[in-house]
Amino acid sequence: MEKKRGLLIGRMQPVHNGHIQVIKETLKDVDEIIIGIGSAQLSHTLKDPFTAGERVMMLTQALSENSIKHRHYYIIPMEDIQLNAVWPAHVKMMTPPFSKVFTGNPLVDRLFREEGYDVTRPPLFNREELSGTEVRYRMLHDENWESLVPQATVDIVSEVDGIQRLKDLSKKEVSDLKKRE
Ligand SMILES: Nc1ncnc2c1ncn2[C@@H]1O[C@H](COP(=O)(O)OP(=O)(O)OP(=O)(O)O)[C@@H](O)[C@H]1O
Ligand SMILES: NC(=O)c1ccc[n+]([C@@H]2O[C@H](COP(=O)(O)O)[C@@H](O)[C@H]2O)c1
Repeated sequence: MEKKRGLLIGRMQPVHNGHIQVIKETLKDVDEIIIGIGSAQLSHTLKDPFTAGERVMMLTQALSENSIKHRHYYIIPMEDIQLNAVWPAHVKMMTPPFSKVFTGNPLVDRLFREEGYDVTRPPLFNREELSGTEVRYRMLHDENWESLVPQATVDIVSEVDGIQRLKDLSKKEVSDLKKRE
């Protein structure tokens, strides 16, 4: 029987518990989920601190921690392109065939819907706390971020000295702003 595949794409800066929950939910609907690591070319900024490789590690280990089997997912880093209108074709070229798209991002929703895909907006879990923005804020301000992410993210952030990276980036961005004053 033909497999039903879905796409979920996100920057995952970093991987948090909301991502794991939504992956588990989508796997109730499809046989295989293609997880696109978005803006793969970006790293070392306050909004996008981690490299695509680091995000792949976080996700692979987090899925294993959650006993999600390899046969149920693909993890594919995706670089951004300048042309929104052809972006779905670019994504299609880089992934196994899929029929459904899961996204909370209105632009992603719009672009795939215009190409005729079945697009679903999965529910957001505990969005007050489970967002990359909140996790990065807490990392910078020495607040409890560890409870919002899988153990894999904690381990990899420690391995790559991620908290210090964010703090150094924050000093750099403040000093860049001061230069403009
Ligand atoms: N709390 C959540 N519950 C369910 N799904 C989520 C949650 N957070 C993110 N997602 C899903 O993951 C996709 C991509 O997430 P993304 O990496 O942009 O996370 P984010 O937390 O919104 O990041 P940021 O705050 O850095 O913009 C979203 O489109 C959404 O479908
Ligand atoms: N033209 C493009 O390259 C294009 C268009 C829409 C979304 N995207 C990417 O899709 C991802 C969507 O994820 P977020 O919901 O985390 O923003 C982002 O990495 C975003 O840059 C890229």
